[in-house]
Amino acid sequence: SGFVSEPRNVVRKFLARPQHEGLGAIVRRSIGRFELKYFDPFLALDEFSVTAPAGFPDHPHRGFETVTYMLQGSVTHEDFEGHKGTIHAGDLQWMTAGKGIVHSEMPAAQGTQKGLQLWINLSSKHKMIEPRYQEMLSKDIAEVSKDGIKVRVIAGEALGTKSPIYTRTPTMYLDFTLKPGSHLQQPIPISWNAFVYVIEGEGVFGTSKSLPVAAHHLLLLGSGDGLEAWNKSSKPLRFILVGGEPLGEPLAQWGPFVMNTQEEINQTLEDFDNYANGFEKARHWRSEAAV
Ligand SMILES: Nc1ccc(F)c(C(=O)c2c[nH]c3ncc(Cl)cc23)c1F
Ligand SMILES: [Fe+3]
Repeated sequence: SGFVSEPRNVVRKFLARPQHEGLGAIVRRSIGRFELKYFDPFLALDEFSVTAPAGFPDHPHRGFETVTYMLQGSVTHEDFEGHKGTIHAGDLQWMTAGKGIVHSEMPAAQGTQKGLQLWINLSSKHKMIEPRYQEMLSKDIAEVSKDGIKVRVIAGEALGTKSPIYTRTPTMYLDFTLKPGSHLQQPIPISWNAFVYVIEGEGVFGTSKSLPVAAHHLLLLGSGDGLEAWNKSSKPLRFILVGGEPLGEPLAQWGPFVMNTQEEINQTLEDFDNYANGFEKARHWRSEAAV
């Protein structure tokens, strides 16, 4: 894999514990919890688990992007513009909310649906852009294998393969599976903030002498030009490596509204209450899923 001259160390480690979110859904929130409110440009990373009739009924977003990556089962999303779709295991939905989206995200099948949802902040100049979706089926996501390492390139580049996803806030998002005994070196732009979230198995990150890290842990990476990881266990190791260029702007957040100043939040709340300035269609729209 790529060459790393100054591997990033693990500077903080968090276990994401289950909490309630939405209507009866369970999320393991790592970024976005009180000890790690914001990791510029990332607002939240939720590992969600939802079984019908629970879900995430009608709710708004403004000022950032949500990236939903299904791990198991399927979720149907529909928004106030009539945009509707179902994402299945391995599929991706990159939603740029911009000036405003109202949508629902509900289980599309029986049983437990699992996935990851990452919230990426937008710069002040992009917060009020037209909403936009980039959706990819699992079969269309670039997948490359080499020396016991399989990577699905959600955004950015790995093992010489690039994703077609346009990342308005420059972002890399790589889904790695390492066979037992394999060793990864993945370059990361030195100015970017980066983290690892372990999905399955146990991995050694940073230096080969580090202690193994298990599933549901978030690792904040320090400075350097890349990540080194080892699978010293007897089972597959699966994790995501996410990095992004920090925005370096003030943050004013009220739940799903993410702006730069309190005044802009107040204006957003007014827009939402008055169905104005991007929320016009929220006046008469209810999702079919709405009970
Ligand atoms: N504001 C706010 C308040 C409550 C919510 F539940 C939500 C929300 O929809 C989600 C929170 N994490 C999630 N992970 C996965 C999926 Cl599919 C949806 C969500 C939200 F946006
Ligand atoms: Fe949402």
